[in-house]
Amino acid sequence: MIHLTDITKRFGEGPDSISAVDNVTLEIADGEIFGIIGYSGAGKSTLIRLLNGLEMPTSGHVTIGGRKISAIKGKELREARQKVSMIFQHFNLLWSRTVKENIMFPLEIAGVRKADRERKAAELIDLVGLSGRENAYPSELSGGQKQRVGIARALANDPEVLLCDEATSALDPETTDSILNLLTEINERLGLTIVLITHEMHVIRKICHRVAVMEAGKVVEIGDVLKVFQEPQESITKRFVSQITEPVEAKQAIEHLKEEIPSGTLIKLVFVGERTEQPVLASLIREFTIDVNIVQGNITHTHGGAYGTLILQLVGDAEVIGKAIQYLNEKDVRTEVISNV
Ligand SMILES: Nc1ncnc2c1ncn2[C@@H]1O[C@H](COP(=O)(O)OP(=O)(O)OP(=O)(O)O)[C@@H](O)[C@H]1O
Repeated sequence: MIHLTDITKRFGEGPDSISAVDNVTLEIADGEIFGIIGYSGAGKSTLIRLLNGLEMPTSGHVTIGGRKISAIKGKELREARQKVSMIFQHFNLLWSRTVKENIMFPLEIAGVRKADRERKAAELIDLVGLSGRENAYPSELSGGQKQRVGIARALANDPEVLLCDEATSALDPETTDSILNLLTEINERLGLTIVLITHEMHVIRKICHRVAVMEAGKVVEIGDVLKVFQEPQESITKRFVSQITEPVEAKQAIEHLKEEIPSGTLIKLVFVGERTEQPVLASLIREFTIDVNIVQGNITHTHGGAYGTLILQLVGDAEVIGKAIQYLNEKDVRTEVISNV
């Protein structure tokens, strides 16, 4: 439904110009939750603004639902934009209007009759879980509630695509999860395509079907979320994945172990699907005369399934350790040697 073909967006002229988006081609399917992750300056905001026609590409084209967003203007562009809504990190609500009035605002602009505006707003208030708060002002709401108003307002014109620009970055972890659950529910109930940009892998893990990793204006990696978590290819992707699979405490534990027991081999095991439940570790200890220290264990649930990681320190004869690693590989557990002393 969304096609980006050879999109480049340059700001400025001559040698000082910046390619904020550099030759990006990608497709996003109908009903998909598609995440774009990257560090600050990677080009995510520019890319998302190209999807709703707020920016026009320097070259290439953007097609949404058969309409070439990058080639239309005026009334046609305004109509196309109504099918692509957006929510923002800082909510962008009208502070002098109540919850209900904020939600009705885009309908007012679209010239919808008052009775229909009221009916639609009531439906949306119910959908986003704000019943009882319709007459509150934004200043009387929590961050999560404000974003619920933002979502309801974005849905007022029955869009086909919802763009989320760091929509949970200003929220605490618990509220983030409740908003991500709401977005998943909306995607499933309304079949809405959702494109989100974020710098947090947690957001990608929790709700996205596929992810694109951006660096310096380019998409450097793209794939199903579970696959990208299991086998990240690029070093930037590995860094993002480790935000979740190797928390800071694990890195500290590894450093501590290296100092305390400077011999041995540190390995990371990756288990997928049913293998997360097999007693591989027990049989490893039974079969081989080595000491096994557990440094960190973690099971990550993604939209496409679960996978587990386990970091172990193996201490003993180098040859036996080699055989133990081979044994794990034969059991279909992916192993990666982190350090070998
Ligand atoms: N209107 C503009 N004029 C000039 N340069 C711009 C403009 N918008 C973005 N840029 C530049 O394009 C590059 C990509 O910016 P962009 O905001 O798209 O990245 P981002 O990944 O969204 O980062 P952030 O999360 O910090 O917004 C940056 O170098 C930025 O300075």
